[in-house]
Amino acid sequence: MEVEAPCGGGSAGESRWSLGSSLAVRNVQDLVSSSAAEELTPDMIQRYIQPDIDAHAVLAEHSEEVPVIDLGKLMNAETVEDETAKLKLACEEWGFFQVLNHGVPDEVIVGIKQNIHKFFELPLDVKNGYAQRPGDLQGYGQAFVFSDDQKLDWADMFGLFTQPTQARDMSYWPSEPRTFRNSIEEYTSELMKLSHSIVTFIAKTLDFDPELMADKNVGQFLRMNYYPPCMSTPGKVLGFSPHSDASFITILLEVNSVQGLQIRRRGAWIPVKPHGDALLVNVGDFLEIMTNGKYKSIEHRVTINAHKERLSISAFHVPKYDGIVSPVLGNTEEKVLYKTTIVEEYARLYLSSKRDGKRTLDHAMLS
Ligand SMILES: O=C(O)CCC(=O)C(=O)O
Ligand SMILES: [Fe+2]
Repeated sequence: MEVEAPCGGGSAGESRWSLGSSLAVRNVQDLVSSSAAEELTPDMIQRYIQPDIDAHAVLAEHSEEVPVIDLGKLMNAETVEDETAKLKLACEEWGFFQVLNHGVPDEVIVGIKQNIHKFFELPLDVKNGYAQRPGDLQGYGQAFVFSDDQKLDWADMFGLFTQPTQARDMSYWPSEPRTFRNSIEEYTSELMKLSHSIVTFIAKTLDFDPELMADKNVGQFLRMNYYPPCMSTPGKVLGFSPHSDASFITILLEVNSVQGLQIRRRGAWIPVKPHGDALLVNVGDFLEIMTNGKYKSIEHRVTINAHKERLSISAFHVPKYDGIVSPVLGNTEEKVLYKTTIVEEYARLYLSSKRDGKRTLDHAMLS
């Protein structure tokens, strides 16, 4: 069965985030579960084969070097100075770090993990029932997408706006499994608090006004990602093609312990081996623009396992849809490298130009 991706917006003059299109895209989980491995002929998965997958080295030995930031130490007067220096270095040198002692209660994390597992186990037509609700994304309304419109990725995705609170309408959220809405509500509230702390500490490393990324100026988009195994050609497909995120920061929770995330560093790919209790944070495009390039939005991708599925959930801390983001300069001598960016325009470009070979961020740079 072919699945219609919802939210076909994006026609001229329409003012909404267009996260999908009306292109027919196959649900990959269904493709895998409904075919015996030998039936998945090269023809059937041809569109997912990524010829450039091995173009850059994968340096697993550097996994151990991925920075780890202890939020507890940032909150302790005795350790805050050293830990802030580590945070600054992580943002400057890596654009990516793991956060320990993040303060999100275990039961909230366990709850969202269980719900996501169960959600993806629901029959396809039930999930499609939620996916195909009309999504008006204007001003961070609701959005539901299962699959990307330019789909090369071996993944099914389901996303929704969860902040600001006044814009969200929980009646659109999946009500199966029974505890899902409540769990999303708890998890996203906790993550909003956590994002707030992290961006406040990041702002301190730069002498920025933390108000720039304060709750009233941001939204939150949540995306649940399901990457089925690929028995026949795991090394030739990607769960998520290389990209950077259109966020200030993104917080990622690995729902099960199947590895797959790789980050780009000095031209190579470094697989991330997450610390069991950590959440993963990366710098997104809007923080790169705001810091005038001092903190880089890191490119990342997701590889696929031959036998095991991977599940993850990304929480994007994003600027308000009707806002702008400008570089904040350290001093008057500093050369401005990025344009003042209209969030809505950037979002459109981001969502439409994935495969034009140019990073969306390049459009935001002054030449
Ligand atoms: O699943 C992952 O590890 C990464 C997901 C991701 O990069 C994203 O949602 O933007
Ligand atoms: Fe990402």
